[in-house]
Amino acid sequence: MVNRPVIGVVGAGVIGSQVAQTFAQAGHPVVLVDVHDEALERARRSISRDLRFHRMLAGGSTGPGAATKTQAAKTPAAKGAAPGAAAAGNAPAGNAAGGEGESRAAVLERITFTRDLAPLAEAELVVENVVEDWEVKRGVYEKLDPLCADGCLFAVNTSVIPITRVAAATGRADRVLGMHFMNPVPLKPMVEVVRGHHTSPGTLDRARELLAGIGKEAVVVADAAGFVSNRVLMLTVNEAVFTVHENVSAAEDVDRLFKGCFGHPMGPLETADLIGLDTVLLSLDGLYAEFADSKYRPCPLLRRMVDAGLLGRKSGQGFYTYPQI
Ligand SMILES: NC(=O)c1ccc[n+]([C@@H]2O[C@H](COP(=O)([O-])OP(=O)(O)OC[C@H]3O[C@@H](n4cnc5c(N)ncnc54)[C@H](O)[C@@H]3O)[C@@H](O)[C@H]2O)c1
Repeated sequence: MVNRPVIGVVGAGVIGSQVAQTFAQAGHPVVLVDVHDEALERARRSISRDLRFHRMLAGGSTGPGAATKTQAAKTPAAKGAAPGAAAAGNAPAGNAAGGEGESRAAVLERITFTRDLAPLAEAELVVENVVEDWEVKRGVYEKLDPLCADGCLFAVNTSVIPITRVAAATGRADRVLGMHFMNPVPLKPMVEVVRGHHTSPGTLDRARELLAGIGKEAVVVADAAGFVSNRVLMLTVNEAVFTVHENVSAAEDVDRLFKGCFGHPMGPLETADLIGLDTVLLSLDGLYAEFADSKYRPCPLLRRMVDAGLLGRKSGQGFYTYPQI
């Protein structure tokens, strides 16, 4: 197998664990860092379960063409009839390495689960996926910058925080870019790549290459809060929550309309549950603060659900109910 560069992944939550899995499946040694042991243990369980699912579907392979993301069964949380089954993904990502028939253990062994940032000194790329809170993210970059090699690229996996702001917290603004991965990462063939004010063409070229190596196409956009995807998606999700809040529709009917009428594989409320309602709320708060535009004001029902701990798939309950692993 080709020697692939070490990838650092900081934040082992919903998306960070999937990013780590995807790079490891493509043959990269991965260092996955979180501040909480429980998050690291949950990430290991979730990656292991997902790889086992791949093997079942692919007749033993965790390699190219085997990628799929386990979809936990769900039931409506409160009102109405069960929605149709969600098909979250698009085409499977074709991983460039990882090996047909490679064992689940071999992929898992490539990932170092740790609370220690020090091994990131070996990384060529660090993908940062900590909670969508600017103060928390800033603290992480202040530690990463002196620790990582000069040539190391920092990829910010954020929903709405401007990349230029993150870059300014480092001494390597030309080597900082946005890599907005889509959930579920192993399934999605595309990544929204964000060019910060100082991001160099060489950084973008290398990012494109590394993404191509894990079977992902990069679409490069300029830097603005929410970029393209979340600027549009978060408004849609928020308005969908308002229709439930105002008793215009039950959640499952909102989702059925988007699937049946527009051909979307998932409705906006299923998507919100998949992302995490806390992350959706932080994203809307971020867009509201950034643009000072009332169209981004979060629906009170969304805030109440987050206050109540109803975060979607990750907590077992959101607009729908999910069995916990
Ligand atoms: N959930 C999605 O579908 C999705 C998609 C694309 C991008 N994002 C973005 O990715 C980031 C993470 O989102 P998530 O949904 O995985 O959140 P999450 O809440 O599931 O996970 C965040 C993780 O960061 C860890 N963390 C917090 N502070 C840390 C620190 N100082 N060092 C290391 N780890 C730390 C937490 O322990 C937690 O495990 C956010 O910026 C979010 O906007 C999320």
